[in-house]
Amino acid sequence: MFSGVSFDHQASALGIAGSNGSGKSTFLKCLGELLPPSSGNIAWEDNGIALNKTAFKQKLGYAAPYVNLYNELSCRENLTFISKMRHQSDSIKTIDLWISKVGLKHAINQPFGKLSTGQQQRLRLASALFYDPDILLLDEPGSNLDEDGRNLITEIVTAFDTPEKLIIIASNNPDELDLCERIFSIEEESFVE
Ligand SMILES: Nc1ncnc2c1ncn2[C@@H]1O[C@H](COP(=O)(O)OP(=O)(O)OP(=O)(O)O)[C@@H](O)[C@H]1O
Repeated sequence: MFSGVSFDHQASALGIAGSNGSGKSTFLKCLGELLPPSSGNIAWEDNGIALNKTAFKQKLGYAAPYVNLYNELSCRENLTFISKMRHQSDSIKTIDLWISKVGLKHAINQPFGKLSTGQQQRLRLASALFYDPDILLLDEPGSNLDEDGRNLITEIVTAFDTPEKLIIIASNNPDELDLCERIFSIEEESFVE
């Protein structure tokens, strides 16, 4: 696994590359504060001001195949539940818009557990994006997606890649890494030129 990784990154899309088992997901989990690093620390700043955990979580969107939604709840109910947990009042209109954006309008009232794996991945993307986060962490965003779904990833990354926002993608898919301005190799523990 990785050790001694140290770098600064500011706005623009960052890719985390590495072969299977190299530690991309583990690294992303550490960045997203889902997992504490066994040593060292990760500091998030906004305009030079340190972000505490609560402020960071408010700004964070995280989508990954291992982030589970509730099987029994419908697409709309899952997003409404997240909105409530975040103490936000995202309108049903915004929630429905994102469900449509990821191509699940027809499945809006279907339980998450009854969706196909690709449809579940689409809902995970919507669940990370509908509340307009400033920081987006995506782990293998194209997993199980068809061509239309992969185009959706390109659209999402392009729209998110602005000076005010930050997107980090862990992937071993060259097409996904090509969307990033900088690529950090977890195996080489350095940026790939
Ligand atoms: N919960 C865990 N407990 C113990 N070891 C783990 C755990 N999760 C992952 N690992 C180990 O950490 C290493 C890195 O796993 P990780 O999932 O971060 O790799 P990855 O680069 O994302 O792989 P992939 O491309 O296959 O998704 C692997 O050797 C894996 O076995």
